Amino acid sequence: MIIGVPKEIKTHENRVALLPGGVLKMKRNGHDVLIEKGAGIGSGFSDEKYIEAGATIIDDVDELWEQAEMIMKVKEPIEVEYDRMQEGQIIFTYFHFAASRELTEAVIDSNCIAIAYETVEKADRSLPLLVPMSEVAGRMASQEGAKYLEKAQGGRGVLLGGIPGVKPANVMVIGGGIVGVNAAKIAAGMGANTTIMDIDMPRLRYLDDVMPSNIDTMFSSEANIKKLLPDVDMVIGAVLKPGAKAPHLITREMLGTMKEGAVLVDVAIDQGGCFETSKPTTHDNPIYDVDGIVHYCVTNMPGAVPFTSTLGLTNVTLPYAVDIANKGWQTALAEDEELKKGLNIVNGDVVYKDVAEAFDMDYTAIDSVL
Ligand SMILES: NC(=O)C1=CN([C@@H]2O[C@H](COP(=O)(O)OP(=O)(O)OC[C@H]3O[C@@H](n4cnc5c(N)ncnc54)[C@H](O)[C@@H]3O)[C@@H](O)[C@H]2O)C=CC1
Ligand SMILES: CC(=O)C(=O)O
Ligand SMILES: [Mg+2]
Repeated sequence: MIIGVPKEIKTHENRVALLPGGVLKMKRNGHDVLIEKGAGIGSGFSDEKYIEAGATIIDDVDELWEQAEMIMKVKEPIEVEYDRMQEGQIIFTYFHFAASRELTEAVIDSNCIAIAYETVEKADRSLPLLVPMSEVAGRMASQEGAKYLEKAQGGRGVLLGGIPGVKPANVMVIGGGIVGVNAAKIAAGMGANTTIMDIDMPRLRYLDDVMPSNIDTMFSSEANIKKLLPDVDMVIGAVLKPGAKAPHLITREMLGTMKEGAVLVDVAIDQGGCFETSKPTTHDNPIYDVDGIVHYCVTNMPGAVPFTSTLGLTNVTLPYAVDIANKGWQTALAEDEELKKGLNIVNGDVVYKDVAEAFDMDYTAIDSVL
């Protein structure tokens, strides 16, 4: 199979979907790899390293998309990439369809085979291709939130950990999955009083057992969120129902009960965001203000730390990509229930229920396309 790896073009997205080591692995399995010139530079991998591993460097991105039978990317295709997607071409990347009707329609129209990292799912319901990036984004969420709490950055001017004689900040983390736990660990590590909220009681019991003593758990309900909001300095949105649009757990009206200059970090923005007032932002211009509340809603947070994120991502994506390349997508998916859950759209049919539901589109059962 011919595998193509374009350079990421979303704002400040410096990750790359395949390492030189991944190229070597693909070559050993009999595949050819095309890398767009400079695709790995932002993560510390030169074109020469890819050439040494056996890749062909392609200068013209359109040529790369035309030749490749499987495109490996990091972020969802953005508008200039829509016309590059080809009928019958496998595209293996994060898509986050429920956040964008425009992207969903473009992928449907292209008749490509869209396998989404974020919905590959193990039998225990964990999301192996999302986990490492959620670890990064969770840890970054508290770091970024702490920064934007500084007065000069637009925040209230509160130090997360307080000091002797002065109370620490209060942090609310909604969603106790991978992002939530990592965000809470860093916030609590910096000394903040941290509350993790979730609707999954067994999860809350587990977190209550293993988390440090300055982290409390609380059941996530509208009433409980409203109760805590007037006292919090920072809220991290970290909920997920795989593939689906995120629910709005904090409304615009509720912002009025919060302290001026408090910070909302909506990590779930890639699935549409879990606060009513969230809209996607970029690393260039990460925050905006609504009713005196600072909003941070960057859709590709891990892109800011590519030296960590690219390694974390490619560690987990490569085995699945090799499997797809070796067997072809239909056999690879038919033989692997985990990977099968990654298929979202194929030949114009939406085969992931929550994506179809997000846009009131027709849903096609996945087994009818395998
Ligand atoms: N902005 C960015 O750069 C990045 C965003 N993300 C996104 O962060 C979000 C969270 O991802 P993960 O932590 O990996 O998911 P996860 O599946 O590990 O955790 C989600 C948690 O949300 C909980 N939940 C669902 N509905 C809830 C509600 N109403 N109230 C409270 N909790 C609720 C679930 O029970 C689960 O524990 C996803 O949308 C993911 O795509 C992940 C990485 C990077
Ligand atoms: C998961 C995701 O959206 C990211 O890594 O950018
Ligand atoms: Mg994202």
